[in-house]
Amino acid sequence: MARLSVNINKIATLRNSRGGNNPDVLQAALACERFGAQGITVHPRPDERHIRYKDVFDLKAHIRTELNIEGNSREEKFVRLVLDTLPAQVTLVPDDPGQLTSNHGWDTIKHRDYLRDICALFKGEGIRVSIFVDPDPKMVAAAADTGADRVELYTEGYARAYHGNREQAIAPYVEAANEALEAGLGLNAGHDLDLHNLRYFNEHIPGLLEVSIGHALISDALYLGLEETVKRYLAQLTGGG
Ligand SMILES: CC(=O)[C@@H](O)[C@H](O)COP(=O)(O)O
Ligand SMILES: NCC(=O)COP(=O)(O)O
Repeated sequence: MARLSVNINKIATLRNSRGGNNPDVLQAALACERFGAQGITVHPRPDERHIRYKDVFDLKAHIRTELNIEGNSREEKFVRLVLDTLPAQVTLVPDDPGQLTSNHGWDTIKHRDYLRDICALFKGEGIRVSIFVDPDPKMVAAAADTGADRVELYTEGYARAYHGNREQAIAPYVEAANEALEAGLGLNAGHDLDLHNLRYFNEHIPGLLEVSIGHALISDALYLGLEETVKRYLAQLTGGG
């Protein structure tokens, strides 16, 4: 069964808008865990516009489920943060510093040597490494050659196309997932997954281990409350609800 890792970036966005500690990022993470989430994801960005580096230390010290830190390992500060906090998983995302949000996966062919080195560094510290990739079998196959444990499929394309033609939207992801399974890579997915498109994705992607969901989930919680929201997302993954 695919596990739900709640991305709490948007809790930090709200907190930072007023300069105090409301809402409290750590308390929100602990609440997600109480409501059944199996992991917490953060994606600290160099300008700390949402998750701050200090948040990551607090989270690592107190949460009981897996911490997944996403970000650009070309930033020295990010590498230091990961090595200092030792999360269960690091997800390598090739973002530029000023990017609004993630919008592409790694070119694992072009950057194979770099990715090999950085995977070895993190894996040497016992951290599971996942590489964020577009749903392209060639990128998945080359990711297997870097020593990574998993790939995370970038799902914005699926989410955008879902309402028009979901069979067509899911097709490249099924192909990429099969390639990952063949190559012996674990499979994660994320970006713009929501209560409409998650169940279908989960039901059609072979071997899906984890989804990380933030923007839609935290937005839904404004209407439904965090407990009900986490439960509804979990139900999409278990066939319930
Ligand atoms: C890698 C990925 O798809 C997510 O981490 C997403 O980029 C969230 O980051 P923001 O919350 O900064 O948009
Ligand atoms: N890795 C994807 C993630 O953590 C959350 O992305 P989104 O749900 O905020 O688009």
